[in-house]
Amino acid sequence: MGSTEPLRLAGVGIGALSEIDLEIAPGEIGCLSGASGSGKSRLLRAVADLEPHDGEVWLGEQAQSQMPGHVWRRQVMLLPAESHWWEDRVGEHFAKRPAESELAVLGFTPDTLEWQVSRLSTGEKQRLGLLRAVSLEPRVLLLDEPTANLDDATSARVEAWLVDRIRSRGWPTLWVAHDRAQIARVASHHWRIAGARLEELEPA
Ligand SMILES: Nc1ncnc2c1ncn2[C@@H]1O[C@H](COP(=O)(O)OP(=O)(O)OP(=O)(O)O)[C@@H](O)[C@H]1O
Repeated sequence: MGSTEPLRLAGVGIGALSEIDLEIAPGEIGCLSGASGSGKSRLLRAVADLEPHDGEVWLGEQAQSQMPGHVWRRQVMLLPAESHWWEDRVGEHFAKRPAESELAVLGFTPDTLEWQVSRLSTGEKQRLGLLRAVSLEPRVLLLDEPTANLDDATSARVEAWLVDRIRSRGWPTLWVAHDRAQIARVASHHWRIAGARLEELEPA
């Protein structure tokens, strides 16, 4: 299912941040940067309705405050920096078996679905967490440093796969990133946290 609606934050405030206004069009990526502890992850959690906040978040004409949190989060999918796993085997976390081609792009084989979660490395968890989030076909993606634990070659492959998926599905995406080169490659907008507000920078 594609998405044709923008994500819009209107007067959002959480922690030290206040009056955050931004809009991300369908298929566009807005990168969010800022110092450690400046509130990037908390802002994503507010957009996902995981923390109480001021202001409103809109997906098209739908207001976050008018919808139960779990219904909102099915559409507005947060991939936290550390993904959560609750079953023993990797494959048990996928409602629909991922295609072999998808697994291959991310460096896995179908055999991976039989692996125990306890053996996964940090980077493997991150790549499989991404695949799981994307497989759920949300309408918005919120990504917290999605390539942070990956080597350069894997990071480039995962980034290209993600960007392609985001554009083809039309998901408005808010992507926390530190790497300026990555921001230049993927972002339509770049916002940096400066004190209590966001400042918009040139993405490239
Ligand atoms: N539930 C909470 N209640 C109060 N303060 C919190 C809560 N969660 C996080 N904080 C604080 O809010 C600030 C912002 O945290 P956040 O995790 O959003 O930072 P960040 O910008 O994502 O940092 P990093 O780049 O290090 O991940 C931090 O000082 C953190 O300790």
